[in-house]
Amino acid sequence: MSKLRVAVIGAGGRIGSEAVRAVQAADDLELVATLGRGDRLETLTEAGAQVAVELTHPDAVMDNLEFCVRNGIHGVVGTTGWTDERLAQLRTWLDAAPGTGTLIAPNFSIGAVLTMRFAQQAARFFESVEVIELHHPNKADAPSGTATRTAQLIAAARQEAGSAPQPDATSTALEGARGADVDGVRVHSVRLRGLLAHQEVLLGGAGETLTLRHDSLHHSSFMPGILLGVRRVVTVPGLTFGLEHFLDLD
Ligand SMILES: NC(=O)C1=CN([C@@H]2O[C@H](COP(=O)(O)OP(=O)(O)OC[C@H]3O[C@@H](n4cnc5c(N)ncnc54)[C@H](OP(=O)(O)O)[C@@H]3O)[C@@H](O)[C@H]2O)C=CC1
Ligand SMILES: O=C(O)C1=N[C@H](C(=O)O)C[C@H](O)C1
Repeated sequence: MSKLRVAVIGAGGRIGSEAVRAVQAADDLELVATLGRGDRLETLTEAGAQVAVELTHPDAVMDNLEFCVRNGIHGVVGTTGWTDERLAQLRTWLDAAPGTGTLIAPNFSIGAVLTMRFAQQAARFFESVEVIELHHPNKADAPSGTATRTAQLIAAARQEAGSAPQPDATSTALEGARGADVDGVRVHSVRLRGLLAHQEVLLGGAGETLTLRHDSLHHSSFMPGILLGVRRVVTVPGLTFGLEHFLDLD
């Protein structure tokens, strides 16, 4: 059987360099191109890439994906910074490229995907819920894509359950003291040397709390999810948001 031809964009970065090694080590995949900042995107078509793994920067991802989708190259995207507007734009490109698939995964690690799922399940049983994400200080953005997605899922679960607004009597505070408000869920971002990627979801009810914590201790934690995405995205046209759609979680 012929190997799937894979390119990595952002190949010199923290996660990109790990993805290069993971693709090279996979028997069913062939690494046909590695791109860094300033490299020509035409390299992807010249190399015959079928799937591009996109791990760059929120400022770069849209141009890279436009090129990929217009050229029928499937995308596996870990880069953050997704807004409704960006997703709508990507969908219009995909609508014009039937058969082409793009997976955007706010987090490729199984533990983080499960944390999101557990938080979603628990949210309606508690009065209060807040998210703390903790990352290395070279991270491009805040809050993390994972924390934003987690908060959105929590908010949707609470809305579906008819939960009351969260109790919070705070009337005056230094700006920022209560974190960011993502759909009514507070998200706090810590940037600390020594950390990689971590998240806590704190849930509180009368007389009890529940804390869900996930730690990515090495970029290897993201590799099984990236490889799964590469193998599956070629069979799923259109936009898939979240690795959970490629996992049998139920
Ligand atoms: N979904 C997930 O599971 C994960 C997602 N991420 C996300 O992935 C992204 C990258 O993270 P990280 O590896 O830590 O960041 P890095 O800064 O270490 O790596 C990004 C790489 O992309 C390169 N780059 C920037 N612009 C372009 C471009 N236009 N074309 C090609 N390459 C480009 C950079 O080059 P240069 O050094 O010259 O700027 C750099 O080598 C972030 O958005 C991060 O949040 C990270 C980990 C897990
Ligand atoms: O920049 C990182 O490192 C990470 N980015 C992703 C995010 O913003 O959620 C995934 C993970 O947290 C690592």
